[in-house]
Amino acid sequence: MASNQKSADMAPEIREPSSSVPLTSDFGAKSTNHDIWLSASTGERKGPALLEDNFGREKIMKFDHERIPERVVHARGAGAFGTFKLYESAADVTSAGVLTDTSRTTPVFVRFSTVLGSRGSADTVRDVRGFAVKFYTEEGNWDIVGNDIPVFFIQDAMKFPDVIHAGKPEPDKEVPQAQSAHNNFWDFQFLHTEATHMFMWAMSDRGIPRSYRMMQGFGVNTYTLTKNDGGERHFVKFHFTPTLGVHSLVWDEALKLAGQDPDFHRKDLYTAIDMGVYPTWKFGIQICPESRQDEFDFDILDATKVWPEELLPVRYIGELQLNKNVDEYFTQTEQAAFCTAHVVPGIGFSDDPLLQGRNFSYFDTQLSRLGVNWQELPVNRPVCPVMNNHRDGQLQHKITRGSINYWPNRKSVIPPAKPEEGGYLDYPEKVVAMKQRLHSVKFSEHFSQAQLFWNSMSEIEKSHIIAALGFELDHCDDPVVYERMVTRLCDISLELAQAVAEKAGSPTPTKTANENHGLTAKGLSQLDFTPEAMGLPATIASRMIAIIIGDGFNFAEYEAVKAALSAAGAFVFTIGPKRQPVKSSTGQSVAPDHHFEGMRSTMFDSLYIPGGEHVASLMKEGRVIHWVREAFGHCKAIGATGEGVALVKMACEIEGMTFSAGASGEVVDSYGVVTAAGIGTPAGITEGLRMVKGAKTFLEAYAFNISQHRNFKRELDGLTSMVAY
Ligand code: HEM
Repeated sequence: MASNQKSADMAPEIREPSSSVPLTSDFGAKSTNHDIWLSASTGERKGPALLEDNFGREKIMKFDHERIPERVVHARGAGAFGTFKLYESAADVTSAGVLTDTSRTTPVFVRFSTVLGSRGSADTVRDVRGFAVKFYTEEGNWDIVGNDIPVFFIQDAMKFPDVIHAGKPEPDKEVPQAQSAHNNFWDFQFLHTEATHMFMWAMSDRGIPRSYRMMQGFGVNTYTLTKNDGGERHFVKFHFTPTLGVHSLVWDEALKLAGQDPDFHRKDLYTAIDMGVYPTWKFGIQICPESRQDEFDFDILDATKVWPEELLPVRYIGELQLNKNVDEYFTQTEQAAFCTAHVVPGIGFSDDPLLQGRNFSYFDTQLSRLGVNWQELPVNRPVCPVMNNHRDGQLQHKITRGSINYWPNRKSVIPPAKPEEGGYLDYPEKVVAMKQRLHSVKFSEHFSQAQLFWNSMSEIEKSHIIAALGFELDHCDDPVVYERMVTRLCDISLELAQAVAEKAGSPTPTKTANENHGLTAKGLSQLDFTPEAMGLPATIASRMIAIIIGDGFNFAEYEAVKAALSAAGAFVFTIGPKRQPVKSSTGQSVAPDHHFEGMRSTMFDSLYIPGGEHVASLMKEGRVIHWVREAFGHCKAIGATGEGVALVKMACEIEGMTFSAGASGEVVDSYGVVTAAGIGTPAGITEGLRMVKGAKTFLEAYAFNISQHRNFKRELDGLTSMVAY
C-alpha cells in the first residue's frame, strides 16, 4: 500500500523483531535467559524457585492478562486497511469533505464479522455479516458500522439485548455455538413480528457469503446529510457494492467448511490482498429530501425496511478499496472500535430509534472492552489533531502541556471552533412532541417488505430459502416453535409456508390472513449484482482453482491451463496424491501444493483435470472421485481435457449430462462441466481467455463458467441431488 496519513500515523508504533534485537524486559533491561526460572539450585539438585526473578514474574504476569473481553456481538472478525476515493462530489447535499472533495484519498480500516459466534467460532456459519468502515478523514473519524444485509431484526435499540440473547447459545447448556438453528431464536422471530423481513434475508444466500470480498455492505440505519450554508436536510442510506459481484457459498459447503477450514473467510481476505487482487466496492448513497419523508407507505426511519431503488435510486459516487493487511491482529483488528456516533461535519443522525440507541451502546461497551482511552489506540485514533479538556483515565497516552484543563478560561485556551472554521453544526430540527414510549404508526406494518423480498427472489434463491428454513426448524425440537413459525411464513407466502411445513413437520397450512401483494423490487436478489448485471466485465480474478494430477499426467495441458488461468488473475493450486514431486508422462516433475487429504473441494471454486495416464489410477481413488462429485454437487465449474474427461464422466455421469468424446477435440459445456476429450496439445487450449457465453475453445468455455460462480441450473434441474457428495 502506498503510504497514506494513517499508515504514517501508525508507523512510530510498529516494532520490528529481528535476530539483532536482543530480548529485554518490559522496562528495557536485557535478559540473558527466558527459559529457566531463577531458583536456589546446585549442579546436582534443582532447588525451589525464587520470587525474586523479575524476568520470570513479568513473563508469567503479562501472559496471565493477555485476554480482554471479546465483543459482546460480532466477536469473530477480520480486518484490513485501504482507501476511499470519491469520483463524484455530493456537494449538492452535504458539506462533508470526505463526500465532496474528489481530490482526496481518505485512509480507511474495515472489519468484517459474524454476529452470533464467539471469537473462536467458524467463519462460514449462517449469520449476518458485519461490515464496519472507519474513514480517517481530515475532519475526524467517520464510522459506518454496517452489515451485509440492509435491514435489521428490530426497530428500537431497546430490543437489542433480547434479539441477541435469543440468537446466542441458550443459557442453560450454552449451545448451539454461532447458529440461529435453535428454539430460542425462532421463538423470538415468531413473537417479534418486526423481525420477519430480516430473517428472510438471513435465511437467503446472503447469510452464507462466498467471501467478505463478494458481499454488499449497508449502513442500515438512516443518517442525514447537511450543508453548512443551510438548505434542506437530506436523509441518507449508505451502500457498498463489490465489483467482484455478490456471491454465496452453498449450504452443504458452508457446513463442511466450518469444520474443514474455520478461517476460510479470514484467509480469503488476507490472501487476496497479499496477492494484490484488492477487494473493491462501489460506494453509493440513497437520498431522501426531508420534504419527501412522509411520502412512502413505510417510515424512512424504520430500520426493518429498505428504501426500494425504484422509489429512491442509489447514486454511486465513490470507491472503497482494501489494499493492506494488518501487521498484527490483536492491536489492529481486535482493538479496533467502531461507533455509530462518530460522524463528521456534514453528516448527522436521524431520529431512527435503533440508531439513537446504538450511538450510546458502542461507546459504552468499548469502555469495558478496551478502557476509557480506547480512542487513543493506534488503529482508532484520528489522523487529524485531537485537542480538548478530557483528561486522565487508565492508560492515558497523550501528554498535554499547560495549567488549564477547563473552559471558559482566562487565556482562551482550546476555544470551541466556529462552523466556518470547520466546527460541527447541529442541524436545528424542530421537535414538537409528547414524552412517551411510542413509534410512528407506519412502524407497525411488518410483512409487506418480507413479501417484497420473497417475490423478488429468483427460483434458485427461493429454493435455498426453503431449504434454509427447513434446516433451521429441523433443529428446533419444541413443536410450539416450529409449528408457529410455519404460520408466520404464511404472512409472507403460502407457497413458502407449505414447502417449509413439509420439512419442518408442521401441519400444512391452506390459507393465509395476509395475502401476498405480488410486488417485486430490484436490488434485492443477489443476481442483480453479478458483474455482468452491473455492467462490469466477467472475471476469474482471485478465484481458487484446483488442478488435480497424479503420476503420468499430461504436462503440456497442465502447464497451458495453469498459465492461462493464472494470467487471468485466478489463484491456481496443484493437488496430487502427495506433496512430494509427481512425474508427468513426459518426465517433468511437479511438486503439488497440497495432497488430496490435506485440502477438500470445498476450498476451491473450480476443478480441472488434465489428460494423461494418471487418470487410470485417479479413477481408483475414492477421495479423488469424491472431490469431483462434491464440486459437481456444489454447482462449481469443472474442466477436463484428454483422458481427464473419463474421470469426470465416471464421477458424474447421470441422466442429462453430456461429455466430450472422440479425438475430434470438440468442446462440450454441459451444465458448467466443460470437457474436451480430443485436446491433447497446448495449441488447442491457449487461444486466450474471452469470457463470454457460448465460447468455443476449452479455456474460454471453462473460464466463462468459473466467472459465473456457480451453475445453478444443475441444481434446479435436479442433477446435483442425484450425486452422492
Ligand atoms: C442497524 C443495526 C446494527 C448494525 C448494522 C450493527 C452492526 C455492528 C457491527 C458491524 C459491529 C462490529 C463492529 C466491529 O467490527 O468491531 C457491531 C458491534 C456491536 N454492536 Fe451493533 N449493529 C446494529 C445494531 C446494534 C444495536 C441496536 C446495538 C445496541 C443497542 C448494537 C450494539 C453493538 C455492540 C455492543 C457491539 C460490540 C462493539 C465492540 O465491542 O466494539 N448494535 N455492530
